[in-house]
Amino acid sequence: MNINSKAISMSLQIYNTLTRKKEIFEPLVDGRVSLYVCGPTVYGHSHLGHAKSYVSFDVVARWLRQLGYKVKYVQNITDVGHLTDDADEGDDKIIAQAKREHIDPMEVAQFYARSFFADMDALGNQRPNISPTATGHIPEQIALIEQLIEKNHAYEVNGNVYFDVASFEGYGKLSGRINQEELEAGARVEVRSEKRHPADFALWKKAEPNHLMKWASPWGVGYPGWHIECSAMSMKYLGETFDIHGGGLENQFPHHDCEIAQSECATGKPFVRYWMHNNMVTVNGQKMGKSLGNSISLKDIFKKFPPVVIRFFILQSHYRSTLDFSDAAIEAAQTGLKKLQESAARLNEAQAGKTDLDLAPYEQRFTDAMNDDFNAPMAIAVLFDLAREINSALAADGLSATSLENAKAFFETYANGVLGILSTAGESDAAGSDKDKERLEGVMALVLELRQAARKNKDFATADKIRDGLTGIGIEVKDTKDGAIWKTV
Ligand SMILES: Nc1ncnc2c1ncn2[C@@H]1O[C@H](COP(=O)(O)OP(=O)(O)OP(=O)(O)O)[C@@H](O)[C@H]1O
Ligand SMILES: [Zn+2]
Repeated sequence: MNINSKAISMSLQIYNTLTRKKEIFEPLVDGRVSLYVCGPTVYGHSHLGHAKSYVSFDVVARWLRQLGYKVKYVQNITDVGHLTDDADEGDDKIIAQAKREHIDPMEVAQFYARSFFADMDALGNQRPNISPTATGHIPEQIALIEQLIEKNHAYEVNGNVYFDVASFEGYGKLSGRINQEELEAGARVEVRSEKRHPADFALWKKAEPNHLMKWASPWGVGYPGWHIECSAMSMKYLGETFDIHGGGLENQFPHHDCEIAQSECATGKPFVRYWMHNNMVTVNGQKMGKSLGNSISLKDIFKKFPPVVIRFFILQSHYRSTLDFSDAAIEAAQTGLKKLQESAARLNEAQAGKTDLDLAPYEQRFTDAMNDDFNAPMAIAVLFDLAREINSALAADGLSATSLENAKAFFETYANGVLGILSTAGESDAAGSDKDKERLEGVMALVLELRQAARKNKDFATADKIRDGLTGIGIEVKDTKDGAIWKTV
C-alpha cells in the first residue's frame, strides 16, 4: 500500500445546492479547483457557528488536495459592514461596533479580522490562498456595478444604485425562494418609492454626511452593498465561471441568489458550477448568531476545551447537518477524540510484533466516505474501527514492522492531513506552548536584570517604568530579599 499516492479521483460526489442533488465533481480545468467561501463580517469575535463553516470548508480543500487537485481557495473578509437588516435597512454592523467602542471602523475591522485568523489557526484550518478584503476592492465593485448599469440590469436613483431583479429571469434559482410570479405579485405591494420593485437590492448606497466608511464613485460618495463584494472578488481571483462556492445555508437567500444575479448579468456566463452550503450550529434548536445574542465565542470555548476537540466535535456531524451546541456534546467528543489519540500514541511507542494488518480496506472506506459529499463523520467512524483493530493487535501479538509503519502513515495522512484532528498544534496555541513559555522566561530574566541594573544606578524612574509596564500587560513583579520575582496575573 502506498499511502501517499495521489490519484485524481473521478468518483468525488458533491451535493450541489443549485440542482439539489449529488453530482460527480468535474472541475472546469483539469487538475485544478477554484474554491470561494464567504468570509466573516469582522465586527466581533468568531463564534462556534463560524467555526463549523470554516472547518467544513477547510476539510473540503484538504480532501481536494489529497485527491491531487491544485486548489485555489479564496475566502473574503467583509470589512465594509453590511447592514443589520437584509432589506437594506438598519445600521452598518461595523460602524455600530465602532461607535460602541469609540474607535475607527477600520480599527474594529482589523482587530476582529486578526482575531478571526488567530481562532481559525488554533482550530487547525489551513489559511486560504487569498483572503481579500471588501475595502481593498472598491474599484472592482464599482466597475462591476457600471457594467450592470450599462447592460440595463441596474439603475441609479439619488446616488443609490439598485439591481433590477425583474431583468434577470433566473433570480432566486438557487434558493427557490423567489419565482417570477411572486416577483410580479410583489410589484403590486407598496414599497419604498425609490426602487422599481420591492425585491430590487442595493449595489451601491449613498452615504449620509456623517457616515464613516465611504468612497467616491460615479454616483457620488457612498459605499457598496454587501452582495457585490463577493461577486467582484470571486471573479477577480477565480474567473467569471469557477468551480465551487461555499457558505452557510442561511446565505443562500438573499446573498448567494444576489451574487448569481449580479455575476451572470454582468458576464452572460454561468457564475458557479457547484454550490455548497453548510448547515447551522444551533443552540436549543435556534441558529447561533452574533446578531441573535445567543452566540458563544470561540475564545470562551477554548478556555474550556482544546481547539482540536472543537474541530473534532464539528467534524463528527456532516457539514449539511445541524449541530446543536451543548457542553455535554463537546465533552462526549472529547472522550472520543482521546481514544483516537491514545491509539495513535500507542502505535508510536509499540515494538514490532507478528500480526499483519491490511490497511487497504480502511483506506477504501475512508476514501469512499470523503468522496461521498465529504462525509467526515463516516470517515471518523473508519478511524475508530481501525483504532479498535490496532488496540487489540497491540494487546495480543503486536503489529509487524511494516504494519506499524503503514498504520502510522494512515493516521498521519488521513486523521491528520485530511481531517486535522490528531495534531496538537491547536491545543498548544491555546494553552501556550512549552517553547513560548521558555521564551517568556528568557525575556523576563533579561528584563528583570535590566531593571536591577537601573535600580543599582539609582535610576528609579526606569525601574518603575519597567514594573508598571509589565503590570499593564498582566505580569506582576515583586521585589523580595532574594531579588525580583514575577508571575502572570
Ligand atoms: N450558527 C451558524 N452555524 C453555521 N454557520 C454559520 C453560523 N452563523 C454564521 N455562519 C456562517 O459563517 C459565515 C460568516 O458569517 P457572518 O460573519 O456573515 O455572520 P452572520 O451570518 O452575520 O452571523 P451573525 O448572526 O453571527 O452575525 C457565513 O457563511 C455564515 O453562513
Ligand atoms: Zn459572500
